[in-house]
Amino acid sequence: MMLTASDVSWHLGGRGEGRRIVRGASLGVQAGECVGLVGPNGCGKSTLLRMLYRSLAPVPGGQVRFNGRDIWRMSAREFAQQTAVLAQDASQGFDSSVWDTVMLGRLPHQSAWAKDSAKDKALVRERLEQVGARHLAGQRFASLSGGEKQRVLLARALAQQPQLLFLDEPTNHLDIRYQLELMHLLKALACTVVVVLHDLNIAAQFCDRIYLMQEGALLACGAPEQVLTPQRIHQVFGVRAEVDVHAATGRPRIAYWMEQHAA
Ligand SMILES: Nc1ncnc2c1ncn2[C@@H]1O[C@H](COP(=O)(O)OP(=O)(O)OP(=O)(O)O)[C@@H](O)[C@H]1O
Repeated sequence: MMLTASDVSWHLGGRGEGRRIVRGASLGVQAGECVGLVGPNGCGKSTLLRMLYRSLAPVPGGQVRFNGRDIWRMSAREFAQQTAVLAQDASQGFDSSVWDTVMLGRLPHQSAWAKDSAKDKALVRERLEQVGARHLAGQRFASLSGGEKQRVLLARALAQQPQLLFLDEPTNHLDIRYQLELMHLLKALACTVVVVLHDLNIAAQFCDRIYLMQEGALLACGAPEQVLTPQRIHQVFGVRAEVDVHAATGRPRIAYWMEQHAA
């Protein structure tokens, strides 16, 4: 396993009676997999993901290991040389050009005061190209649309050359074409992916395995067709669902509706 989480929790208010946001979650991610994390609003997906990418320490306990090592025994730099993050609403606070924003992805690999190398520049160009944002290189990041920002931040994460990429709702702000392009790009990368997704059809089409979360706990794990059943979707999201196999993709296709709107 490349990444494992063992019994990780995050209780608001610490060790006492605080609210239990994530409750004893255990999971594993193998090299090369695209693993999805799905569940209703507020169930704890982002909090769990933050514990996986070393932004939040488990409280009161639990352990996350990357390639066998406790992530909190690695330095932030060492962790960032091997993993990258596209966080939810990460687009605040950059007042630089698109080029410089993407170049930030090279930081963990550069020594202090070193100038950007030819390799750094080539990588930034290539990553901007990959996400369809090469033409934006000279613009201020702050002036971009939500979807353009999302693509540039993905280019920054890819410029880090991560073995493992964490993404929190990466298809937010993207039109349907870019949603699909981004997911195809993620699949084409020689990179392991852990991704929080709201769109169950995107998760079903692109993820090798899915973890389904409810009220802070991981309820189910498996291939999309095993996890995203009408019964589970009803149990967790409170909506009716029908699942069939999409003729073009061969992957599960889900239609949902509210009960009172049924014929
Ligand atoms: N630092 C914090 N302080 C207070 N409450 C928090 C904190 N972090 C998370 N929470 C609460 O924990 C719950 C889970 O939040 P989290 O963002 O992990 O959920 P999520 O499943 O990612 O939600 P969404 O799908 O809406 O993005 C929410 O009710 C949130 O308000």
